[in-house]
Amino acid sequence: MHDAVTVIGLMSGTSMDGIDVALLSTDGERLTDRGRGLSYPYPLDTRDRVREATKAAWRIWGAHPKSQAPSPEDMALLEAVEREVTELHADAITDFLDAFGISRSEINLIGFHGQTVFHDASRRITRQLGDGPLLAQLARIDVVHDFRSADIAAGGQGAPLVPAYHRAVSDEVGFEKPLAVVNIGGIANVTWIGADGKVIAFDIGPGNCMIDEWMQQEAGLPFDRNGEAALRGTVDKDVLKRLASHPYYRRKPPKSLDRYDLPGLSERELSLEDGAATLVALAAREIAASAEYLPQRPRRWVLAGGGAKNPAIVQAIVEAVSEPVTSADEMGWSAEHFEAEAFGFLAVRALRKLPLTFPSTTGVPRPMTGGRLARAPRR
Ligand SMILES: Nc1ncnc2c1ncn2[C@@H]1O[C@H](COP(=O)(O)OP(=O)(O)OP(=O)(O)O)[C@@H](O)[C@H]1O
Ligand SMILES: CC(=O)N[C@H]1[C@@H]2OC[C@@H](O2)[C@@H](O)[C@@H]1O[C@H](C)C(=O)O
Repeated sequence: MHDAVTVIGLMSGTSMDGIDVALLSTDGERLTDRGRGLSYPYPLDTRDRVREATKAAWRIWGAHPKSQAPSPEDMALLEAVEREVTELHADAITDFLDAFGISRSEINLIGFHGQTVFHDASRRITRQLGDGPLLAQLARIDVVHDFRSADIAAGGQGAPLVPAYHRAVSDEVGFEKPLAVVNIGGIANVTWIGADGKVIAFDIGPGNCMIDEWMQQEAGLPFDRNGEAALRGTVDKDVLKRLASHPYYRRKPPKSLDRYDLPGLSERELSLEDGAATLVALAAREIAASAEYLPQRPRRWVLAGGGAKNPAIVQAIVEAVSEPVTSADEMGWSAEHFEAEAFGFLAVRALRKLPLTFPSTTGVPRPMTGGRLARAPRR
């Protein structure tokens, strides 16, 4: 067994709402110290710029076949936002260390996911904004970054990456397997862990992203806090049927999504409440339907990610599946910082050249390691 490494994991997810920071110790297989995590919301103007960056990324990589060379303005915007996001990650680390009274020299490594601005596995393009070498320099700690490129270059989906972590954490609890862990972030993904340790994973469909978009567009709110609007609304069955008819949902895994791949509601199509209820129903229905692609129904569903804090989503999932549903928090897993922890864990695995992805998670032809190491200037 290798020595445990003390690592900080950093995640800024597809909700584009900020940075999650988590600390753990691990040898890349077992987890010895976890649970400390904090969130750092992006300032509102950063959120706007990140959104602009996703639009620029679509102009650069989204058009197919390419009609023209990328505009220098779009390239400059991506560069500027990458720097801004990286600096905010460095600030978050400093604050995190202060908050827990940890000295920088105690941290051996950082796992830096970065901010996804574009993802299209079929064309082998995935782009996360996050300058690993700059973060290593600012934080004065070695950084593993660029977790998805190796997988996608080898023909994998480049996502989801968290299943290796879900399996490691699930080994800590005595729940009977098969177990399904659903991460309800901007996009929802599922990891199924079989009794023999086999892991199957894929992106299911929308988690919170369509609901967030709807709340923003109809009410100027960042999200539907505690599912209040959705719980007051009524599901529009015809609209739900239309949204659920997108071919992605019936495509067999492995499969992965960009945040903007699936259409949501048009402006003022429904009342605020009915729209929120209908999008919650869509997310829950597809999460429940993910069992169709699993070799055996799970005995339990564990919900993580921000969507696990939305009672409307949780209630709709409970109604849609016949097995018990537990939140990651109830298991002491911290739903909020789960993904940040995962990227700390994956960074240590990358350093040890252990596989991050597998044929049954991303469809990569063989288990693959990944990530790139950026060394800090020597102290
Ligand atoms: N109290 C709450 N009530 C309702 N929704 C909530 C609540 N707290 C968080 N959320 C939802 O969770 C979202 C953030 O989730 P999370 O941080 O897991 O996403 P992410 O990490 O950006 O996503 P991804 O896993 O796709 O990368 C918010 O945008 C919001 O929609
Ligand atoms: C390209 C990209 O950033 N994908 C994210 C996104 O957000 C959720 C879902 O889609 C997931 O597959 C992935 O992130 C998680 C952390 C993952 O790779 O496991």
